[in-house]
Parts: sequence; structure tokens; C-alpha cells
Amino acid sequence: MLNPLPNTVTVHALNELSLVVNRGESVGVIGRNGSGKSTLMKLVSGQIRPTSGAIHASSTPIMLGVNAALVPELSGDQNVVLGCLAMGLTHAEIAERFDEIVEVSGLEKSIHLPMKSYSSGMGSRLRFAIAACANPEILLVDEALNTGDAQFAARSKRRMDELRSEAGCVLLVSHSLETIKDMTSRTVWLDKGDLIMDGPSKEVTKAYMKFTKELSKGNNITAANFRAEVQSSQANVSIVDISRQNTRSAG
Ligand SMILES: Nc1ncnc2c1ncn2[C@@H]1O[C@H](COP(=O)(O)OP(=O)(O)OP(=O)(O)O)[C@@H](O)[C@H]1O
Repeated sequence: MLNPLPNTVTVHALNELSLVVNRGESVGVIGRNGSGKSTLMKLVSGQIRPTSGAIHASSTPIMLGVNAALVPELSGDQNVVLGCLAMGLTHAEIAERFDEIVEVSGLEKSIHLPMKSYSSGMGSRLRFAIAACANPEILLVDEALNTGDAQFAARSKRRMDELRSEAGCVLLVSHSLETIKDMTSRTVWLDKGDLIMDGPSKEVTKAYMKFTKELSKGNNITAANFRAEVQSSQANVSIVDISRQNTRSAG
């Protein structure tokens, strides 16, 4: 940021990095709190703009759970229509998928109540169900947003598995390394806004575990040295700028 406003603080949530995700890839994103994972997802989904650089996408990336701009005063079912229209579905497609969306949301009769009367978990479930019906080519999942109960978790996992198998590519943020190893073949490790490692999920999670283990033992210098060592071994990764080029297709 060149000219920050007075009394403002500039946060470098994410530094320059280059990431190419190919069709058919499932990519995990891991890192400590505040490392830039959600920022990366928001950049890719277009919720925020990068200060510099470019993001190129072959179609509009859909972020599960947050992409639909819903209106609290409207009922759940009205918001289903609104959210689907916002994602580019036609009225005929919405009518076709409506029952499935309500089923995935698990809201049953509450679907007719105003959304402002929902608990945060109920709201998340509705947003998830709406976003999940879009069959996106580029699917973004930020597990930090998951607030559903156990029953919903099982239902959303099922739908997420279907989506993953149908999507061209998936980016998954999770603090669960088991989930990452289970669901992705490639993982990027971010730390303090830097890309530390990009490689096979098994290797990256192993390195990240070693790093966090040293930190939890209080061996901060050993951890920092290891981080630097891993990062420098990745130095052959080309660094290019990021920004976003949206190729939104008309409804
Ligand atoms: N709206 C904001 N205003 C100011 N700083 C922000 C904002 N959003 C994020 N940040 C900062 O950007 C950095 C990266 O945040 P981000 O949410 O991307 O991290 P994260 O890796 O997703 O963390 P977590 O694991 O806790 O969800 C952090 O230092 C955070 O404080």
C-alpha cells in the first residue's frame, strides 16, 4: 500500500507468491493462525482485491459457505433463491435444486423463518447448502467457517466429497492435518504471509508438524531455522505478482 490513510496500520496479510493450481488438483492450505490462509481464499474468490499482482481463474471460484450474499430480513427459502441467482443459476435450475438445498441445509420448517432468527450454525448451514448446489469448477473450502453440529458435519462432508469429485480443482484450508492428508494430494504451507513449502501433502504436513513441534517445545530458534531451511529449498519456485482476473460467465 503506497499511501496509507493517517491513523491506519498496514498489515501484509500475504506476501508475493506464485501458485498454479491445475484442473483435477486438490490443494490443501495449512499454517498457523494469522498466516494468511483465509486471505488467500478471499483473494481467489474475489472477496478482496490484492494490493498488487494478478489471479487468473478459468471460471468463477466458489467459496463454500460464504459466497452467497444473503439478506437477514428475508426467510431462508427466499434467501435460497437470492443466493442461487447471485451465483448465476437460472430460475429453472433453482426450482430443480430447491428441495436438495433445503435438505442439505437440514433446516426443515425453519426454512420459512427470517434468516435473522437463525443461530450462527443454522446460517452457516444455509450458506453452505446454497453454495454447494452450484457444482463449481473451482471450489474453495475454508474449514474455519464450519460451525455446524455433528449431524450437519456428516451431511456437509458427503456433499463436499461429491463436489470435490465433480469440481475441476479444490483449495481446502484446514487446521486438521489428517483432513489435509486425507483429502488433498498437494499442500501449501503459509507462515506470516510467506509461502514456506509447496509439495506433496504427506511431505508438507510432515515438515509443518516438525515446525510446530519445535515451537510447542519453546525451541523458537530451531523452528525458525527449520522454516528458513525449508523455504530456501523451495527457492526455485518462481515468484510472480497476484491479482484477479474474473471470467464470470453470464447466468
Ligand atoms: N480485515 C482485516 N484487517 C486487518 N488485518 C487483517 C484483516 N484480516 C486479516 N488480517 C490479518 O492478516 C493476517 C492473515 O490473516 P488470515 O485471516 O488470512 O489468517 P489465517 O491463516 O486464515 O488464520 P486462522 O488460522 O486464524 O484462520 C493476520 O495477521 C490477520 O491479523
